[in-house]
Amino acid sequence: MKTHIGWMIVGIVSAMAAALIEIWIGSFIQDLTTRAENGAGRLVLSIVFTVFAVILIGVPAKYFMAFGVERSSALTIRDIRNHLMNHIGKLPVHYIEKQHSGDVLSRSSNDLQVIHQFMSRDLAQWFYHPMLFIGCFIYLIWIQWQLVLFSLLLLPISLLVSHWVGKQMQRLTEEVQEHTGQMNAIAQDTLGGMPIVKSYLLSGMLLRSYQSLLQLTLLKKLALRKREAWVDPLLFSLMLSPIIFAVIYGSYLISIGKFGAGELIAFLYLLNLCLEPLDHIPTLITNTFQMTGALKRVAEMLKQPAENLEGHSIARTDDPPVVFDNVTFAYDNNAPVLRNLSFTVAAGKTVALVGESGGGKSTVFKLLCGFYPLPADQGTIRIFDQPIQDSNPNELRSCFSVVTQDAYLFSGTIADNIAYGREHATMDEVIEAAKLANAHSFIMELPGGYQAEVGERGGLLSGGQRQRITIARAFLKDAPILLLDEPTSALDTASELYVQEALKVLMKDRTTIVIAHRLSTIEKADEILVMERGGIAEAGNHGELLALNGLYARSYHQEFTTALVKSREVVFL
Ligand SMILES: Nc1ncnc2c1ncn2[C@@H]1O[C@H](COP(=O)(O)OP(=O)(O)OP(=O)(O)O)[C@@H](O)[C@H]1O
Repeated sequence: MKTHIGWMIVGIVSAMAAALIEIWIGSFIQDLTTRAENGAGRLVLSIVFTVFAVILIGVPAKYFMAFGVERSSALTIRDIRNHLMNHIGKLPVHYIEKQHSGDVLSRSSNDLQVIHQFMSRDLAQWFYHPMLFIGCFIYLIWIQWQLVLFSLLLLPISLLVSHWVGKQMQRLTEEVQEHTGQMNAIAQDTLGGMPIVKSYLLSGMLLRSYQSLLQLTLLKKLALRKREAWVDPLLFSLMLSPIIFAVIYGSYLISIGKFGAGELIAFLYLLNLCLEPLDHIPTLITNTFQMTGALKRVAEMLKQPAENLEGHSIARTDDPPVVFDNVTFAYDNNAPVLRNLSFTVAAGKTVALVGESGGGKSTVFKLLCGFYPLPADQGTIRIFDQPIQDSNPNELRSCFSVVTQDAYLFSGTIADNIAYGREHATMDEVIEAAKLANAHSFIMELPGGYQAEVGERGGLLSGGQRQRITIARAFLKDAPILLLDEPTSALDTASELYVQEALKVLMKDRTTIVIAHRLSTIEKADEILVMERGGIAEAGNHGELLALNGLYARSYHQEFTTALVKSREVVFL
């Protein structure tokens, strides 16, 4: 906020000036009515002019109070949003993986919204209302302190009732919000999981849950409105009591000659002003608590240390592209996932990682990409014979092209999605990459061609089409090492053929590590590493491993008896 403090100061000073002017008008009213009472005509006229002049100053004060504060807070929130998004982009993968994406999104949207509302709506009020209250109160005491005491007789009761009712309303409002959140979650699940909802015939069940929540919300809302309907007039009467009491006691004081009618009018004006903050300050306190909660959540995220982008660069030498040397790795303080893992991938060769689910294959990729730091005493990973510990993560990642099972596409056009492979790629390069990835012909058949939108996460394209676009992206990146996480496992046989063809071209003469489940992928590898309990149980090509008659051969023969392997589908699940 420091950068935009100027406008905030203008807003706050204007807020205080606006409060002072409103109090000051009270003194004019008193002066004016008293003089009018005493028949001082000319002076009355001059005071009328002064009142108008003061009002004319009050209008710009209120304008700058609203505009100055809004300008400062809008600029500040823009900066925080920028800073937050920038920071989220720099957070390490190991932190992001532990967060719920909904929670991160809520911090960057809802929480910032709460902070913005506080800054633009409530911050200046914190200077305006207390100033108004204290100023009016002192002035009222100065005019007639007994009248102040008498008129405020019922005020504590009004405040207690309003506090009690406010609590009840807050509870009901929270319940309504909770049910609304649950209804939204059902609607989101129904839309997001529509194919599952339809195939498992879940729509009736989901609709019933939705309807019962809807009914509950309706009842709670009606209860809320019912309470409001009788509480509002009651509170209004209670809050009016000081004015009524002031009129009663003030008239009595006038009748005994201890008070003037002009003074009473000014007193009533100031009393009304004095009561106004009492109505607003509880809401201000609630909003401030809400804001501090939101601020804490945003600050928590901003305080997360960003990834250290410093470190040595990685030169592309003739040394083996990937070496794991005695690597042991555990997530958090859990049992190690990788145990003394050692292997070497020679340049231009394809190595397949196979093994049981949860055996640590994806962990090998995460370590290679530097998503999780490998402690110095837990072995070494070398890329082109340079240790990745202490390397610049961006330099490290520029050595790899990654193609995953889920073929992640970003919202935007097909051209955009391919071009993410390399900064400043030209359209010709994008088309060339698409041709190599066997994608050009299907892209040209789409309405819009390369400018066709892919939809949320590529939802407007088939699985095979999405995968060929991610392969085109990898072609464009042209990194020396390819990391494939069984890119065809989610595809049918027809789509698989296109993707396999594209991958064949991509893998040609390129160092590749592939996490493999399909026999067709495994057979083609130069070397197969069979992972067991975080280490390598067997290594060799398909023929060698069968001849070894060990774990791989057993698994192969076991699966071979099933229909799945007969159709050359899956060997290691
Ligand atoms: N971010 C994480 N935090 C904590 N534990 C994790 C994390 N990621 C994976 N694990 C654990 O590490 C182990 C190895 O997981 P990994 O994903 O590497 O296995 P995998 O061999 O790739 O499995 P699959 O073939 O099923 O994909 C599993 O027990 C998993 O629960």
